[in-house]
Amino acid sequence: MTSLTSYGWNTHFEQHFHTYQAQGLDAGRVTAIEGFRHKLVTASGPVDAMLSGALMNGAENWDLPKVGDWVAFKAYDNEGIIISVLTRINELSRKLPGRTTEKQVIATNIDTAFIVQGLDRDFNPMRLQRYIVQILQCNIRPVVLLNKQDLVPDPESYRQEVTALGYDCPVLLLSATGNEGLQEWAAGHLLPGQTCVLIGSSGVGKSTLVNALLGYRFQDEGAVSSFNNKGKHTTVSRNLVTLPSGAMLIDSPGMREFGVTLEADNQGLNYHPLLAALSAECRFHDCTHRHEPGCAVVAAVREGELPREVYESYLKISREQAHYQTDSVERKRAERQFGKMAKQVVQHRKQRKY
Ligand SMILES: Nc1nc2c(ncn2[C@@H]2O[C@H](COP(=O)(O)OP(=O)(O)OP(=O)(O)O)[C@@H](O)[C@H]2O)c(=O)[nH]1
Ligand SMILES: [Zn+2]
Repeated sequence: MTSLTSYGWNTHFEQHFHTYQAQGLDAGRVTAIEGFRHKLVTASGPVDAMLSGALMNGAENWDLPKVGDWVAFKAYDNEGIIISVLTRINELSRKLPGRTTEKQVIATNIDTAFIVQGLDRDFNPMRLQRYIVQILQCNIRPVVLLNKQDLVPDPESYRQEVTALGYDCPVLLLSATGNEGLQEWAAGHLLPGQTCVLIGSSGVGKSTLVNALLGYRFQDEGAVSSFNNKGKHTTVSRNLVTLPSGAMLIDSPGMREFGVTLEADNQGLNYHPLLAALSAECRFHDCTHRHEPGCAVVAAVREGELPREVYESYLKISREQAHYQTDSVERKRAERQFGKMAKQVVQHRKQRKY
C-alpha cells in the first residue's frame, strides 16, 4: 500500500478497509466522476469503477462516492465495482442553492480549503467570513487567497483588512497571471500527500491558478457532464489532480451561493477566537448577543474591540442557521408522515388482498 500514501492513504483508512481487505476487495481513491463512471487511483494504477446495485439503490446522495473518497471495490480485469465508501475524515458540504435545506457534499477527505477572492470587484470580507466559518465547521483548514493583486495599488491593505477580522487563518496575496506569490503558496501550503480544494466565485481566477501550478491546461480533460436538478445539462469539472509539489488539488466549480449548514447549537461563534471568548462573559449563558442586557459581545462592538463586520456576519449566519434548522425539522416531520401513510397503504392492500 506504500504508493497509496502519496494519494493521502493513512491509518484511518487502513483501519476502515480491514474488513473489506479480508473479503478480497481493493482500495482506491475517487479522482473524477463522469456519469456512472468513477475514476479511481489504486495501488496498481488507474481503474474505472461503477457503483454496486446495493449502493446505487440503498444510499442517500451524500453517502455515494464523491471526489476525494476512498472506496473498497471488487476488481474485474481493468474495471471495478464499488462496494463501499470508507468512512470519511471530513466532507466539504454546502446547502443547496435556493429554498431547499438539503446538503450537498462537494468533496471529501480534505486537509486545506483555499478560499479565493479576486481583488477586483469580487473582494467581500462578509462573504469571506461565511466561507471561513463553513469550512471550519467542516473540520477543514481554511487559507484565504487574495488573487489579482496586480489590479490594485495597495494589495497589502486588503490583506490587513482580512487579518483584522481576527480568524485563525493565513491570508496570502497572489497574482495568477503575473506569477506572483505562487511559489510561497506552494511551499507553505501545497504539501505532498495533502488534499486541497479551491473554492470561490466564478471569475476569481481558480482555473488560472490551477493551470499556473500545473503548467498546462487540464480543465477539459475529464470534464464531468451531469444533469442538474432541473434536468438541464451542465458541464462541471470536479477533478482531483496531483500537483508537481506532490499535493492533490480538487478544482470545484464556482460556488456563488455558499449556504451555511451549521450543526445544532452552533452559530459560528466557536470559530471566531474573540467572539467565542466574549460570549463566555455575557450575563446570560444563552445570550443571543442581540438585545440582552450585559451582553459582552455587543459591548465589544460598541467599544471597537470586535470588528462590526464580524458581528454582522455572526447575525447573518445565525439567522440563516435558524432558517435551516426549522426547515430540516419540517422536512423530517413530512418524511415521517409520508412513511406512516405508505405503511397504512400497504396494510390496507394486505387486508383487501390486492
Ligand atoms: N489581472 C489578473 N487577471 C487574472 C488573474 N487571475 C485570473 N485572471 C483573469 O480572470 C479571468 C477569470 O479567471 P478564471 O481562472 O477563468 O476564473 P475561475 O475562478 O476559474 O472561474 P470559473 O471557472 O467560472 O469558476 C480570466 O480572464 C483570467 O485571465 C490575476 O492574477 N490578475
Ligand atoms: Zn451576549
